[in-house]
Amino acid sequence: MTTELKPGIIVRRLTKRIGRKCILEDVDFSIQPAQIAAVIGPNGSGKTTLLRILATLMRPSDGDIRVAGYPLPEEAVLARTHVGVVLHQPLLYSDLTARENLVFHARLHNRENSDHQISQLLQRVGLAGREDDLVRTFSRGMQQRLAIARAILTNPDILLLDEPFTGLDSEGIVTLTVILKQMADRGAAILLSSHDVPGVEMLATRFLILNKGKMQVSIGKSELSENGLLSVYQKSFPPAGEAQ
Ligand SMILES: Nc1ncnc2c1ncn2[C@@H]1O[C@H](COP(=O)(O)OP(=O)(O)OP(=O)(O)O)[C@@H](O)[C@H]1O
Repeated sequence: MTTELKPGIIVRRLTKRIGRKCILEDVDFSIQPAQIAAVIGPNGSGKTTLLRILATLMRPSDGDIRVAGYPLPEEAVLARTHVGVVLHQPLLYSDLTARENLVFHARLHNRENSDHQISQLLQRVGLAGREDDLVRTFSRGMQQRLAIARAILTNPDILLLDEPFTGLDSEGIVTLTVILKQMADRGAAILLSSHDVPGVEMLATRFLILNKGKMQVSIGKSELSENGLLSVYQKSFPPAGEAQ
């Protein structure tokens, strides 16, 4: 009997230097297929840099990194075809409609999605009725919803999301939560960053705490004490004036 093993994300000794500054240092973790992991940490701890490297938008300085089985940076082009990304900036084409943005993205990935599929996807992210409106007429939250639709359009094996709940209303938060759980159920390996510690505790099953570019904690949901993730986080970052 053969068991299909999908690779997910494997990161060993990832280091990123920009100039003389070390942004990430010897970061180690892995995310299995069908797992949702959250990276948390204070402003400037390196979350965005980590996600950008995994999304092949930035080169690592050192380390052994595999995304969907492809080593980075060597096989970045192939890795990219397996990855869906939501970044801080939605990076949409503002003079195209929502539908045209998705059609364009699908073509970049050599996909042809039917009008019906695109309508269904836009409906799924709560943009029914706005399919043929120009993106420049969209609110921040609507643009975020469209960026989420674009990220899942090709049904990627890997999803990388930088603070994806920012700008969403409470219905949008529920919608995204459902989408992420469905994607994980279908086998996607998901990594998202957030500042909402209680929020990610409900969603994810592995938590990575970054502190000044170092992986301070990597803990599974089942390993958390009854005090939960917030107490682990607070121990990592005691308020100023309190002893570590
Ligand atoms: N292009 C760059 N040149 C120099 N330093 C950079 C560059 N990009 C990021 N940094 C530095 O790297 C560190 C990590 O930044 P990063 O954006 O990854 O943090 P973050 O955890 O995502 O922060 P936030 O929670 O504020 O979004 C910061 O000190 C930042 O100043």
